[in-house]
Amino acid sequence: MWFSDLDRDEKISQLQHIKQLAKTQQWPRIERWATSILFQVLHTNGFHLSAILEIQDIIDHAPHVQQMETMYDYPLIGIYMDMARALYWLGDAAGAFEYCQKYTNYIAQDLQVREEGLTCQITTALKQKKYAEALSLLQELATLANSTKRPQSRITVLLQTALVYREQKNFELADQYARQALQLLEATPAPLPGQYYTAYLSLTAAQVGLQNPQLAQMYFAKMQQARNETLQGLRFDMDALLGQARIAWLNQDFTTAQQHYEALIELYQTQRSQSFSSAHLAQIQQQLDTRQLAYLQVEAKLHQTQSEKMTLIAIFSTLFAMVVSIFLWRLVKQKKQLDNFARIDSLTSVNNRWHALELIHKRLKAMNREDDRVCVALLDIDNFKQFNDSFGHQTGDAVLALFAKLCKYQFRQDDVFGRYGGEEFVLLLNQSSLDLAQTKIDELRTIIAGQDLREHKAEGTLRFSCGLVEITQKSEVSQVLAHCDHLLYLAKRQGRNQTVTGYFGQLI
Ligand SMILES: Nc1nc2c(ncn2[C@@H]2O[C@H](COP(=O)(O)OP(=O)(O)OP(=O)(O)O)[C@@H](O)[C@H]2O)c(=O)[nH]1
Repeated sequence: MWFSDLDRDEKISQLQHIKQLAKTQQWPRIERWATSILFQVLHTNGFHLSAILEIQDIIDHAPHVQQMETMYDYPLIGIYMDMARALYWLGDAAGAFEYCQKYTNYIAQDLQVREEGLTCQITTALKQKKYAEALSLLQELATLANSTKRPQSRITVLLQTALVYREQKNFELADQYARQALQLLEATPAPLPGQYYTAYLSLTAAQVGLQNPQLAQMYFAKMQQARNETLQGLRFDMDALLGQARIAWLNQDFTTAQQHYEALIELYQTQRSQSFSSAHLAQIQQQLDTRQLAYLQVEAKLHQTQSEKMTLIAIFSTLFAMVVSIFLWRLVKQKKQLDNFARIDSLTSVNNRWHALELIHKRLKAMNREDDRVCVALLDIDNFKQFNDSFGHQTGDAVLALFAKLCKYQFRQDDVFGRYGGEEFVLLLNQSSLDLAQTKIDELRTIIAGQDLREHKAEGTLRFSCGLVEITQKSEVSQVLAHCDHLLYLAKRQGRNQTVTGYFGQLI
């Protein structure tokens, strides 16, 4: 079973299991890694309080970092932003603001971090209706954007300005600023994730405020188109339902509006009840501090009254005002770095075994067209032990890293290459026949054999053996690899430095 195939609850329980195991074995990095992914799954699915409890477990021994770029862990600064996001969604904007502030000031010299922190502070100040504070923070953000001169920063400023005006119900100005953001976005080759979505969300909300259903509908459609695979989860579903409800209301289609509101209330209640119940009750009782207890009391009260429905509708108007800014941090930074941590082999900087196999598994599962074909190979460095024995383990490491680097450059973006273990590597060549794959591997063989190893404090010629198969139908990765392994064994037995090929599905 593959992690990506698991359903939500199974994912959560597997991750909790890994976390627990890592804790008992005293593997702190793995424990933090599992916690970080666990946070993400819990938070995306609306289990905010559970998410907080998970990170509280590790907050005391979370490492400090001085530079975001060197972050390969789940450090305190990442935890600050995650706490802010979860508290915000629990409705504790004041608590969220505190964590945004800690984030802003954590690495003073990193302007991008400051920018993200300020964005977070503005959003949480607005939620508390502290408009003067939000405006002064906006000023600070604008000054920062002028100094960095990054168009993405300028876009963030425009989007935050639109948000400030929208919250103050000045829809004309909100519309103007969101339009400017959109213009700049269209001229920017690499906008931040979520910026298009936020711009269209702002424009939709502004047009709803200006009572203009046609334009609102048009922007709403674009906002939905801008939702890519990273903008998924309850909060975005709620944005969509609220947008539809508001537009239907403007069109005086009250029945549809009511249906959307009801669906929204259901979703909202699910997420509120999930945020404090679920499988965590026992844990919650042990770990609650007074602040969390206060949440529970508020939640319980909310659930009691029927008149709650009206309250909820009122709450939604602020929910809709939410921007993705808080979300950006993980997307831009932590997602990249933590994913790397989980996916990249630290010695060779190529995909690790699990990630490579997961990618290959997905590709093999997706084989469906008649002419679809891929090749999978196992590559094993020949007589690698000699490098270690003659020049030491460190030199062996350097040779391994060199081998991986040369392979990585040789293959295309949509191919998959990863370290299978030790001095063995796994490869998938996308849309490739056996002949083409053979040619590529021969070219690689020439390049690798031509390397001067003296630069790496070693001597000799780097060679490898390879077992290569072509696949034309949906297949199980384990069976494909067993076939490759057998061919690799033949290549070694026949004298090494060669590729032995086969067609998957034919008798070995
Ligand atoms: N330096 C270093 N060596 C490693 C690493 N992983 C595995 N090895 C070494 O790779 C060597 C593999 O040896 P063998 O399995 O005998 O294979 P080989 O010497 O490559 O011989 P053939 O595969 O038969 O051509 C062992 O000495 C391992 O210690 C690593 O991460 N770093």
